[in-house]
Amino acid sequence: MPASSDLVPDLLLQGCTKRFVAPGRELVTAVDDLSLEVAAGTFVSIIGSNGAGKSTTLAMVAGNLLADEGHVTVRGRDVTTLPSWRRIALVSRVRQNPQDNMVSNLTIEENFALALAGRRGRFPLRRTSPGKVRAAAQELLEPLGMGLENRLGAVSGSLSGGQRQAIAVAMACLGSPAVMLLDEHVAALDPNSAARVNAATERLVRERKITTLMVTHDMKHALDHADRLLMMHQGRIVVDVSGEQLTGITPRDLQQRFAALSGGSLSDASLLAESSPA
Ligand SMILES: Nc1ncnc2c1ncn2[C@@H]1O[C@H](COP(=O)(O)OP(=O)(O)OP(=O)(O)O)[C@@H](O)[C@H]1O
Repeated sequence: MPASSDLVPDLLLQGCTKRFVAPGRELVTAVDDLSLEVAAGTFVSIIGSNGAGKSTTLAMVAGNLLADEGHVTVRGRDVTTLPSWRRIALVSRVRQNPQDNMVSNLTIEENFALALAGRRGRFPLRRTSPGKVRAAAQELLEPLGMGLENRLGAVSGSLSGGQRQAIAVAMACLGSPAVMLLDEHVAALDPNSAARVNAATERLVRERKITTLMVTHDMKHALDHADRLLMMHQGRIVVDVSGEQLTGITPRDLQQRFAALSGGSLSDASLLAESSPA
């Protein structure tokens, strides 16, 4: 008999659809009847062309966008009906632009204090003791291996993009949320920094067994870190491979599938899952 924690997937999307009407444009179905079950602790990479619906999917999981149809549940709780201070304890999100993840003119320590305050429930302005802030920051920054735990007084805006994104991931791990959403979080970094931040990210989320959805346009990053890889196209998941099926798939394979997809049919893409080595 499975343990009770096995009965409820960490993340469950059921028939989620999101449509937009942009001014002067027709109705766009950004996410189209999407269903997905993710087991606890899985690292999922999501790739797909521009406009495939990746960010919209993450925004629905974060509870920032309400699905027109369908439900999103995290550890059995419907995130769309939770107040934001409860949601933040379940789902964390790191965005592409460092400025969106922290306050540039505050120090690292002050940013951690703010992030901790946001997780304190209904009374976010209640003071967290400086000792607790420093301990939490040091515990999360040390594993990054960037020496940032010794620079808590540095103004965030004076740090490199890579350092800021690594700090953003560390802050997003505060309180060990169930789900971490990484929305192209290394896209603005040079290749070396991107690889370092990705490695640090994977270390942090795996140590804490946080279920992770990472959106990326970099096929190599997608394959390097994933337990499971999803490809989205026109609001749907068209490729879903995991475990041993991922072995042997190269970035080139994905790029070829991608190209076929843009000019071809959805059934083309599904061949990837079928033809990938077992
Ligand atoms: N607020 C909005 N208003 C109108 N249309 C929107 C809005 N947000 C997203 N869309 C549209 O929904 C579709 C999916 O967008 P989304 O940002 O989810 O795609 P994406 O896969 O994340 O793309 P990218 O890789 O370019 O970030 C696109 O056609 C986009 O123009």
